[in-house]
Amino acid sequence: MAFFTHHVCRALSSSAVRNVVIKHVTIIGGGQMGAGIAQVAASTGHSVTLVDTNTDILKAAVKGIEGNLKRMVKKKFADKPEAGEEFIQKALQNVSTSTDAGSVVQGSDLVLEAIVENLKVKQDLFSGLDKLAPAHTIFASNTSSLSITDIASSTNRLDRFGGLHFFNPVPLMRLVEVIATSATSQETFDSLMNFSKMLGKTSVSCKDTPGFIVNRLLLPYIMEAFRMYERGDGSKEDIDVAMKLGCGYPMGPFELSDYVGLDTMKFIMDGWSADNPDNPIFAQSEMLNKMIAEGKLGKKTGEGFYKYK
Ligand SMILES: C[C@H](O)CC(=O)SCCNC(=O)CCNC(=O)[C@H](O)C(C)(C)COP(=O)(O)OP(=O)(O)OC[C@H]1O[C@@H](n2cnc3c(N)ncnc32)[C@H](O)[C@@H]1OP(=O)(O)O
Ligand SMILES: NC(=O)c1ccc[n+]([C@@H]2O[C@H](COP(=O)([O-])OP(=O)(O)OC[C@H]3O[C@@H](n4cnc5c(N)ncnc54)[C@H](O)[C@@H]3O)[C@@H](O)[C@H]2O)c1
Repeated sequence: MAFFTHHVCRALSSSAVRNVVIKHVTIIGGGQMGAGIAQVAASTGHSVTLVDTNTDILKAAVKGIEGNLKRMVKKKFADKPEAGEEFIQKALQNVSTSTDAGSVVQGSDLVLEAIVENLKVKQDLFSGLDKLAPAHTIFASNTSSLSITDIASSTNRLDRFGGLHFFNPVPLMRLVEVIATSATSQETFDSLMNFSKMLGKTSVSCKDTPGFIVNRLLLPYIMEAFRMYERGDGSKEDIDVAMKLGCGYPMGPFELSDYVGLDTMKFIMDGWSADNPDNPIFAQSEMLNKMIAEGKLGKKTGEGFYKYK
């Protein structure tokens, strides 16, 4: 797939269903992103089923959501602790969990996936759910870098398929990228835009090009920081301080990579370098490969460029 060659004009679908008001959401993947999206959706009155193959991850996700809500409420309801407690309980009541996506999609207006960044795994998931979900259900992917068109091609609901790209940490980051393919219907796009608004986020409309807007600009910057460090032109600490104080970024490129997850960074870069082997912007980083082989995936494993234990 060549860079920037996806179809970009959005079709007004012939098989479009009415505008779907999204109330019931299935979120697949209970990791950092899935749990964050579940938290925000539940706190804004949506009923959410969070799905993962691993029950320990689901337990940790619900515990994490409760902890984050408590942190939030302390500030937001500082002088009304009872209202704060009620808010937490309401949000938690909106969340249920499951290890079987197929059994819960029946009641969903939206199925949003936040599983591993791998095309085949995402396609397999959606192709199975396509046969089980009701006709009106919209499917969406939170992929960082894969083509929404390619993921959607595993289903027969191309008009009801789009991208909803959130940012980490979801409860705090205010942006959602809404991605329409050439087959996404206007109704589906509008429903996804409305849903993002209901979550309290600001949305931007993106074409289905690799990395959409943010990652297409962010990843080359981070990879250039890796190369600068590998050449010995700056320490990682100095590069991080320089970008924070020189540009006002909240995190430097090494801190941010640890935060995102070095495995996710590599999945993104591997896909792009395979598609564009001659483009030096997407060249492999030996350092990144070595760290991943050593299990240093960043904050989530306790060590990446920095230590977190
Ligand atoms: C690769 C992908 O496809 C795309 C991406 O996601 S790229 C990554 C995008 N994300 C970024 O660039 C993040 C950059 N970093 C930041 O914006 C900031 O460092 C940050 C928002 C993560 C943390 O901000 P900072 O002020 O340093 O942290 P901290 O003091 O710990 O937290 C601020 C408040 O948020 C709260 N908070 C932190 N994490 C939270 C979470 N996950 N949920 C809820 N609340 C949270 C804290 O409790 C704190 O609240 P308080 O002020 O009431 O005490
Ligand atoms: N980490 C980020 O900063 C970030 C930001 C935006 C988008 N994304 C994208 O979101 C997705 C998830 O990223 P993450 O950082 O949350 O990953 P993560 O590793 O924290 O979580 C992924 C979860 O998916 C689960 N999973 C894997 N296959 C599954 C399947 N078939 N069914 C159900 N559950 C399954 C895993 O058990 C894991 O809990 C990726 O596509 C990533 O590119 C990540």
